[in-house]
Amino acid sequence: MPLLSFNSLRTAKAILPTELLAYSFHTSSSLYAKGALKPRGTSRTRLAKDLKPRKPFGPGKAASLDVAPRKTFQRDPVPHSEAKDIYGAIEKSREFRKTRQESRERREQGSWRGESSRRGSWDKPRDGDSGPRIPSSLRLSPREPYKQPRKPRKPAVEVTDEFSRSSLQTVPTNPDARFTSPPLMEGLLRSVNEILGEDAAPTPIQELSLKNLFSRPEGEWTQHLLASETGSGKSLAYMLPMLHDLKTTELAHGGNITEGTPSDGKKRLYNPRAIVLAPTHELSRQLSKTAKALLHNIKMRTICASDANKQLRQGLTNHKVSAAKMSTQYATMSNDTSGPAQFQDKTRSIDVLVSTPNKLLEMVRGHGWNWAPAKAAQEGEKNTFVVGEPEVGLQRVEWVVIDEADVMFDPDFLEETQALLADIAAARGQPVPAPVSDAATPATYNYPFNLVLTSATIPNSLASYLDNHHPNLVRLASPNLHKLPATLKMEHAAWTGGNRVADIEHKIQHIWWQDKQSGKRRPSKVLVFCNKSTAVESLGKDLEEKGVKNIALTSTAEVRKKGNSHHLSGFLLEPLEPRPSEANQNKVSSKEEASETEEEAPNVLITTSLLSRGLDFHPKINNVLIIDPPRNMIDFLHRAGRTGRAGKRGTVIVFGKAKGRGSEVHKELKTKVRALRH
Ligand SMILES: Nc1ncnc2c1ncn2[C@@H]1O[C@H](COP(=O)(O)OP(=O)(O)OP(=O)(O)O)[C@@H](O)[C@H]1O
Repeated sequence: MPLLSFNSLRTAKAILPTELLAYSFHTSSSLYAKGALKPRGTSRTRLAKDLKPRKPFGPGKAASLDVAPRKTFQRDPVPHSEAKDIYGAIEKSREFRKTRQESRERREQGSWRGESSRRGSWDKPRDGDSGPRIPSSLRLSPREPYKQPRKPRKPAVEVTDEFSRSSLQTVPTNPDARFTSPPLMEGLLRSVNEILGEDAAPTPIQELSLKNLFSRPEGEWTQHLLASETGSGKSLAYMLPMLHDLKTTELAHGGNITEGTPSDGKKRLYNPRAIVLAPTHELSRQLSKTAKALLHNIKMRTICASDANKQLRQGLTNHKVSAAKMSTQYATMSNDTSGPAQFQDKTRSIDVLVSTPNKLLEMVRGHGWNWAPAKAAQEGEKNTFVVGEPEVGLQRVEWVVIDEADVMFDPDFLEETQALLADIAAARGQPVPAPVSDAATPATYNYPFNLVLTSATIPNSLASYLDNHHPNLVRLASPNLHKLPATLKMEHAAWTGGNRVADIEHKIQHIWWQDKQSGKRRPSKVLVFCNKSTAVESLGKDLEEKGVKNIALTSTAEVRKKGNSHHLSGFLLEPLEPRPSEANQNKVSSKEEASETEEEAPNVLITTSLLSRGLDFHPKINNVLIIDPPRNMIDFLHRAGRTGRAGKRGTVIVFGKAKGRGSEVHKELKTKVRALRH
């Protein structure tokens, strides 16, 4: 036990011999260390003990500890004066509350202030009001309720600067609308039911066309634009009124409309009554097949004049094809439904001609028409180049459809499209002014035939072209124009940073693994879009090496030169192929399964935007992979629109960098894609 507590050390020092004091101190310290004693005293004194160097211990050496004199605790003086002020303030506030209460009571009793304030007449108290007047300088305007300051809104993503919706007419959709006869003629209705099924209902753009294009004023030519999202049935929207009108006119002429003679007096091989122009051979063939499927009940004829994708315009080769040879060529790919086509038989006429503008111009003006001047300049006086005989007469043309109008009026195609339209107008005896690019007032075109333009996207350039040159054009648009189809699912896939081919292969394998998990008996078809032909070719090769069979299709691919679309079979939907229902859209018929297994048909198609326009891909293409960032949102809409067509489901997977340099492009794309959703 310590003899003295540390607190009383100063007192003890005064009365005890030094040795005893030192001993007692030492004893108590060691006992503390052993934990036998609990430390006593304040923390301050304990701290002093720990910090002070211990004095050498031994007889004769007294511990002299300097302990700082303890300060007596002094409470801070109470700020009475301030406290008074505070109390005063409280008092004041009580008084204030009291006054306020009184004034409220007065107001409730209808005294001066309440009455007048309720009437909003603070300045002019009523007669008899006895309350004090408040000088106007002190009056406060009635307090505005507090509003949380609004966060400045993020500006909407400017995808709209690429598109135009100016003066487009839409129609509210009618769920009860059906294809009926009338307005459709019996035969056409039967064909529609064969293609789409008995219960098919018109899509919004078809509703618009049924309403507007069937009721054409007698003897007047009309101009229409049909604009609606991808896969919304624009082909039927223009074909039905066009074919109906052609057949009605034919019947009105006793079933025989003369071929007519062109102004130069020379007969032509083909004298179509309707022309459908499309930007690619593949689309031309598909549209021609659709027309064929619609026409076979009403016995009219159609032909696709889009022959092999020959490299005709690559050089000034002396490439001469006789008319007879060309006829044979066309015969092989004719869609004439009333028996095998015999185009050598010049008495037979056609009703609908589907073509690319280049090919048609060649047939209208003669093969090699565009080479002739250059060839003449090259050969001088010895010029032996002979332009081919024109084969298509335009004097009977009553309808012209320009599919994918935004492409056909863009600088790549504009010249040829305009030249064709002008040729048709001239052949029908009403020439239109030649286009002048820098004319002060743009020429307006009123053609002597019905003109229909269709597109899933209306870029501003097309809108202003139409404003300038086609002021009378009626613009019909579906409510979801410039939106992604609602059935389309968007996914963003990040490059892992290493081998991109491995990432793509992994994604494709994952899709097929999911197919297996969901019970599909065959892997689904996948469509891959790249920006450049070189990328298509190298990806095709790399995937092939990894065991993924594919078709890599570029504009110059050999298979395209065959003049048919067999290389796309299995990927494109044939017009009369039974449409799979939503429930079984991924199932395959046993026949299809057997045949495709035998062939081991590739399930991946790699291409550029070449195949992004208009082609009706099979609903079993559930996945579209967009490998390179699309050049603009118009391009994106068309690529994405190859799946999720006609209300079927589809997924678009966009690859991009998730972080680091270059990731902004993908982020921007993501934001823009979000703006295209419903
Ligand atoms: N009313 C309808 N009901 C169900 N399916 C339809 C209907 N009309 C058309 N279809 C089908 O929808 C698919 C897409 O049609 P189409 O190719 O005409 O679309 P589109 O609007 O021209 O597309 P894109 O803009 O891509 O060219 C076709 O398979 C067609 O048979």
